[in-house]
Amino acid sequence: MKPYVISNVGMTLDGKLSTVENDTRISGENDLKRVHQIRKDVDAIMVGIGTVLKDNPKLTIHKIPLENNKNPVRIVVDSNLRIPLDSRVLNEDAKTVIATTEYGSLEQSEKIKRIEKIKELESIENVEIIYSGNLKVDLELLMGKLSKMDIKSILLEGGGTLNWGMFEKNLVDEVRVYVAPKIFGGSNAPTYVDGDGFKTLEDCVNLELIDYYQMDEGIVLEYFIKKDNNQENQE
Ligand SMILES: NC(=O)C1=CN([C@@H]2O[C@H](COP(=O)(O)OP(=O)(O)OC[C@H]3O[C@@H](n4cnc5c(N)ncnc54)[C@H](OP(=O)(O)O)[C@@H]3O)[C@@H](O)[C@H]2O)C=CC1
Ligand SMILES: Nc1nc(O)c(N)c(N[C@@H]2O[C@H](COP(=O)(O)O)[C@@H](O)[C@H]2O)n1
Repeated sequence: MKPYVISNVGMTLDGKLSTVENDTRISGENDLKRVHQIRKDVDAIMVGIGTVLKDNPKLTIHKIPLENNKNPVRIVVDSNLRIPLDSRVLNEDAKTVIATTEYGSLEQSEKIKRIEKIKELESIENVEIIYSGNLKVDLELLMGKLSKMDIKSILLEGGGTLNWGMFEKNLVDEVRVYVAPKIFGGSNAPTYVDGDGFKTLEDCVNLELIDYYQMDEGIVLEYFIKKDNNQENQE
C-alpha cells in the first residue's frame, strides 16, 4: 500500500512555477497558510533536488502556528546526492529523508566520492538516506519503502520534473493548485508538470473536480486523479 500523495503547487495562469529568473512569488499569504495547513495534515513533504538547489527551501510549517505538532518528514529525491550540506532542508527542524540510488555500478572514482558524501550526510543526526533504483530514483520502489517507514501521506511540492515522474508512474492521488492571476511566459520557465510528457490522450492523467474557491487574488482548484485511466480515455 503506497502513501496517499497530494500534489500542490502555486502556479500562474500559464502554468509556470517560477519565472525564467526563478522568481517564485506566486501564492498570496492566505494561500501559503493553506499550504502549511496541508503540511500539518501530512506525514511528509517531498521535493526534487532541483527545487532544493534553486529555492533552498525550509519545508517546515512556519506560516501558521505549529502548536504541539511535529514538522512533517522532509523527503528530497536526489539520485546523485547533489544536495549541498548547508541546505536549509537539512537543518534540525525536522527529520529529512534523502532518496537516492544504489552506487555499486559507479566507476571507482565516482563511487569513492559518493561514499564520502554519504558519510557526511549520515553524520547529520536527523538525516536518513534510502536507496531505490540505479541511475535515477525508482519512485515506485521509493513509495513502498516510505510506506514501510509509516509515512502514509505525502505532500508532493514539486518541482515540475519530479511532478512528471510521479504522474508518469500514476503515484499521485489528489491535485490542489493555486492559480494566480499572473502570466509569466517563457518557454524555459518551469511548469507544473515538465519531463517527457504523455504522447497521446489515451495516456494522459484524467481529473475529477472536487472543489474550487477563490483565495487571495487567485483560485484554488482541487481534483482527484481518476485511476481508471484506460477506460476513461477510450470514451
Ligand atoms: N510554485 C511552486 O509551487 C513550486 C515551484 N517550484 C519551482 O520548480 C523549480 C524546480 O523544478 P525542477 O528543476 O524541475 O526540479 P525538481 O524539484 O522537480 O527536481 C527534479 C530532479 O529530481 C531528481 N529525480 C530523481 N528521480 C527522479 C524521478 N524518478 N523523476 C523525476 N525527477 C527525479 C532529478 O535529479 P537527479 O537526476 O539528480 O536525481 C531531477 O532533475 C524551481 O524553479 C522551483 O522554484 C518547485 C516546487 C513548487
Ligand atoms: N504552493 C506554493 N506556492 C508558491 O507561490 C510557491 N513559491 C511555492 N513554493 C514551494 O514552497 C517551497 C518553499 O517552502 P518554505 O517556505 O521554504 O518552507 C519552495 O521550495 C517550493 O517547493 N509553493
